[in-house]
Amino acid sequence: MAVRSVALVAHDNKKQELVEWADENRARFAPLRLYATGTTGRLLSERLARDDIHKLLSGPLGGDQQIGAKIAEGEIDLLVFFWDPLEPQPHDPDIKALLRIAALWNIPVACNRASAEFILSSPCMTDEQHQPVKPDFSDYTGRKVS
Ligand SMILES: O=C(CO)COP(=O)(O)O
Repeated sequence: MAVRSVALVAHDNKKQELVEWADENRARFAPLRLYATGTTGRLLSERLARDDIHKLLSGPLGGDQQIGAKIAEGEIDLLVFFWDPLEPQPHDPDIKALLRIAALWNIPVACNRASAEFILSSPCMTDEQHQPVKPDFSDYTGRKVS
């Protein structure tokens, strides 16, 4: 399965870096369906001149949770989230929840430019044969509860 859809998210101090990196990789992004939290999405739309980016709510207003829901529903194949390690965020529980759900559903996550470059240049990005393991939660969902 090649990567078809990517979620792009950045905290304020990291937005410029994300937008510059996305611009440098414009050609790679061209065939991909893009999702983003509100403000990140607005900046990306302007820089990449793309009006087809699925812009969700701003992160602190629920956007991180919306991205998380789309990951759980299998709509997003890759998360690029440049989160800020130096500034506390008011919606820290939502950020944790987004990173948790990405780990749970076994999708690749890039937390900074270096990891984003590794992932975006991976042959797995376009390899139709590559099949990430889809977790099986049947033991959990079928567990006995009294
Ligand atoms: O806060 C964010 C991620 O946690 C990003 O939200 P914005 O893109 O709306 O700034």
